[in-house]
Amino acid sequence: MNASFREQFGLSDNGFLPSDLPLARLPDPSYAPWEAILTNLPSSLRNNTLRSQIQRLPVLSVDGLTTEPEWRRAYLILTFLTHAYIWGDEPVAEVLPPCITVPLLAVSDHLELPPVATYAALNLWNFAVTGGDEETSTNFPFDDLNHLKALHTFTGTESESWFFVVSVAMECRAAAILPVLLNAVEAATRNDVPSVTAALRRFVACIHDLSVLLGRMHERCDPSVFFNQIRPFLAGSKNMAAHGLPRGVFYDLGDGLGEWRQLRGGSNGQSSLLQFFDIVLGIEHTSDGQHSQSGSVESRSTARPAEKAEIGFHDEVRGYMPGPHRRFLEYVAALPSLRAFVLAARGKAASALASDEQDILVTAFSEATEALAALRNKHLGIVTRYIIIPSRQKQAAQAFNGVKNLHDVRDTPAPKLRGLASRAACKDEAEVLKGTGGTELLPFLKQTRDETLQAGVFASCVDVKRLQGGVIAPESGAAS
Ligand code: HEM
Repeated sequence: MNASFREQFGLSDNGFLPSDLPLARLPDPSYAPWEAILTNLPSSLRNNTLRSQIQRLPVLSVDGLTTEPEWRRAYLILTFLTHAYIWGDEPVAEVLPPCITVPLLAVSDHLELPPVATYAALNLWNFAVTGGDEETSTNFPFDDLNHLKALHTFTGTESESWFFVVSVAMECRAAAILPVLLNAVEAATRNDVPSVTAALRRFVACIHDLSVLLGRMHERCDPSVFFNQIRPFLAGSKNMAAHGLPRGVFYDLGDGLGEWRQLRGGSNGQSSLLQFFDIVLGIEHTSDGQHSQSGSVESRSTARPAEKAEIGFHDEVRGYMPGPHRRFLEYVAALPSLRAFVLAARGKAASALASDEQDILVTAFSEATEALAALRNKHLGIVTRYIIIPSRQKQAAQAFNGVKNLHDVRDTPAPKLRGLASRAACKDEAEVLKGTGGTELLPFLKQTRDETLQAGVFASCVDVKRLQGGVIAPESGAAS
């Protein structure tokens, strides 16, 4: 990847992360009022003064933003203020005031992002490195989790900072595999089987590294804090009727102008990284995240077009990625996938032109999909621990004690519950747990995992269910 290619697609030596640390403050002093509110966000939310502070803000122009890091910083500030304003008090706010809406729409347009807190705002552009040497400007790399912290959080908790920066470390750790995989696609066009095989093996090693980082989520992110305090602030305005936003949020531009919008909330599902892996390998996902689908390839392939989801979750969330990253995925999607190459090689093997090289390639590809499916399975275990189990505990507590005694079942001091966490778990919520992005969680994530595994299954006699039992050990309650 040369410099102009990277620049064209908003990539860096750190992959989808910026090359340098994100700005911790906008240099133009006219933005001091925004910075001041963001600096004190957790305490203002705790003492319920946030909304009134925001209502007193002037409508600031975006003319003072000059560099890309400044536009990103402005986006981070305004989307944090947006979610804090909407979910930070009861009742939830259906109308976003012009002092946020006007600059936010301009900044979002510039970055080609929706006017809502996305993975870019919460993770990609929201971290700092601790413990570096200021004199020599030497910093720890962005994949050193022990030296990362989030620039901003809603709650001021270590759990929230850790939740954000685990993804930062994963993005950075995966950066080196991006050019390896792109070179493999190119090698495939030259029919260079050993190079493609070697790249797939490096990919497997990379996925194992990512899996170790993902497994560190438990070290400093408390599931109860995540579920009850952090997650409510990440919620969007789509499918949120039960939480006080039947029409979404009105983005008020003043002078009687404005628009109702329904947008997904912030989610790691908006990361370009796993989508990049899927596309290069040739793994396709079809769930829109709203229907419980069987996940069986047979049932999908026999479905009539009218029964298929109009737009899948993975396609939809590309609209929640920065414009250059979205275009990068489109660029890669237009290249032939490694799966197509492996299928062709397998065809040759079947027609008696078999070579050890081709067999080894097929095995390497299957191992790559197994590794990625195992990572997704580990993620399923995390979702179970951080969303499903706390949700069931909430329901059990409500059934037993009534809502007023809810806090008694937790070790942590009772914080104020908001939005997603504040309402009694209704029957629908119990049956169909939704993610912050509005997905029906477990069926969607299991289908995504199974599609990953299925892409590497070539022999018709191999049963995916059997593979799930062998290759993928269900993790901490993530049912297969
Ligand atoms: C406490 C930690 C985490 C929780 C509770 C969690 C929760 C979720 C939920 C609820 C979804 C469903 C989609 C949605 O509603 O938007 C999802 C999807 C997803 N998450 Fe996470 N997540 C966590 C950590 C991570 C991390 C660290 C990554 C790595 C970058 C990640 C990557 C993904 C991806 C790629 C998807 C889309 C589904 C797929 O392609 O497999 N998640 N996550």
